[in-house]
Amino acid sequence: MAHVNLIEPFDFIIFGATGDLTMRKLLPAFLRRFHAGEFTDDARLICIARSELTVEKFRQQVRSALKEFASDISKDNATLDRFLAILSYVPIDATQPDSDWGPVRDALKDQDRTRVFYLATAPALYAPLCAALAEHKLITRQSRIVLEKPIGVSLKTATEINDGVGRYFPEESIYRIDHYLGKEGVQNLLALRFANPVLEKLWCADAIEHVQITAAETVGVGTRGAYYDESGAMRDMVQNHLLQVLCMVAMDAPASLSADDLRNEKLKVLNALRPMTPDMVRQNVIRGQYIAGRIEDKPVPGYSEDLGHDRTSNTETFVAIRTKIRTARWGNVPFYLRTGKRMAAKSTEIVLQFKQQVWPIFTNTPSPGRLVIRIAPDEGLSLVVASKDPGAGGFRVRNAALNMSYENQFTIEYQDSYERLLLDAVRGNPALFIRRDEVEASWRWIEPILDSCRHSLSQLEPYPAGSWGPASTRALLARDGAMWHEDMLT
Ligand SMILES: NC(=O)C1=CN([C@@H]2O[C@H](COP(=O)(O)OP(=O)(O)OC[C@H]3O[C@@H](n4cnc5c(N)ncnc54)[C@H](OP(=O)(O)O)[C@@H]3O)[C@@H](O)[C@H]2O)C=CC1
Ligand SMILES: O=C1O[C@H](COP(=O)(O)O)[C@@H](O)[C@H](O)[C@H]1O
Repeated sequence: MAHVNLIEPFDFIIFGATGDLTMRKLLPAFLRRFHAGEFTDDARLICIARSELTVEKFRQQVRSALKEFASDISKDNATLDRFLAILSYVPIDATQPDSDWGPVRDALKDQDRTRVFYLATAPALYAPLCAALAEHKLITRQSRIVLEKPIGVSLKTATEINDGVGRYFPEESIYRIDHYLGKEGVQNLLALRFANPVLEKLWCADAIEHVQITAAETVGVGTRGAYYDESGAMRDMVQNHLLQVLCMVAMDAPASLSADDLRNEKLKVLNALRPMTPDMVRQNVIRGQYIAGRIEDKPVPGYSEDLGHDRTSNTETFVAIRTKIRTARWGNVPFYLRTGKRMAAKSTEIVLQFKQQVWPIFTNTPSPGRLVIRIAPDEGLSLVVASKDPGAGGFRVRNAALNMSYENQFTIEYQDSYERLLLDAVRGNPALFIRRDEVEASWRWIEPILDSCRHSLSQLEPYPAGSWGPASTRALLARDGAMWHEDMLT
């Protein structure tokens, strides 16, 4: 049984409690940690949304969501019932001044408890919600606020949100969540790099030819079409998740694992990203949109059909970007970022492609080795190295992989990154959350790309569902003499 650190009783207030994120991710994550014994029945989860529901009706909805999204653990009916008893529900329209906040005030009588407000609503509500919390005197010294992504849709809107929330909460109490930072494989980058001097010595332009960061999904936009069509892959995935992973891959060693030391190093990477002029966007950014195709041998509709619109949309469901990081460590090394919906496989991974040997002495030369860091599925590592082909008959060299899978090697403690992050917010550990200046630096780099795309400098290319994106994605790497991981033989 994994060791658990019991958390003191706390109050956790979720705004947006009837929404997709709460039902699919937040409450299943809480149930798992409750089941693991990380907190007890004294904790309170106060759930808020506009829908006029009784607490019984709300708990019924949660029960069926948990049966679906935590199907293993919710079989334990006794634990499930105890967990549901911790939940209360208050119907409030957070934007209406005449809403009755009385039940929330009553539920939050204990001023000394840790209090976490979690905003799982549209980001436009973040600042008004904070103002309402202040007006109703609900913000205590023990209060923190968690903000879901996206923080804005541009630098300007992100700054407005940060200012709006910052009026009521000090920066150290603001937890901007990026669930990719809660993934084991992403955190393991710290251990892999900074606890293995041998790897860290190779982690630079001297040894690395290029770096690929991929977050490919087989799912489409599902029920989130209205949000997604406004957002697109660039805002939904690149501005936050991919750039955070890039920071963890490219940053220098922090002085310590403290939140600010980590964030300072990540910020340096964001500030060192080569800015994109419109010309560079044309040459280094591919945008695609899925059309009908097949996934796991079943036909799936295209993006327009998924949206149910009769108009065409100019929103990208796929992005590939070639960029560089202007630091002594990385010099001229290309970083390729790629994400898309309805792709050939669910695969979140980082590939560090090593350089070719300078003076080949063998009659055959396999492609240079690489390190593959699998974040999902099947978290683990593969180090591809050249090896002598065993047996007689000449000296031939071929690649072979050293594999490590987390599942075989360790007991995995957190199944979903929200499990760790929610409880980090309760414990007051902000290391895996994003600081204001990081969010704004990300927008500063992305915005010129979005502007150029809006002016159609990067055309939207169709790709069949179930593929690896538009055909031109290969050419983006081919011009550096490189290829995407799935095209490599071994
Ligand atoms: N879903 C996901 O997978 C992810 C979502 N996010 C982010 O999380 C946030 C929520 O997303 P998601 O759950 O998908 O969105 P949904 O649209 O499914 O849910 C929004 C929630 O907000 C509530 N709400 C809306 N207006 C008000 C209001 N005026 N006062 C109080 N409650 C209100 C809605 O309930 P009601 O209608 O009953 O009021 C509902 O519970 C967004 O910022 C999104 O970008 C981030 C990563 C992934
Ligand atoms: O934040 C988001 O992430 C998911 C992908 O997350 P993953 O953990 O399954 O890789 C993505 O589907 C969603 O569109 C986006 O908002």
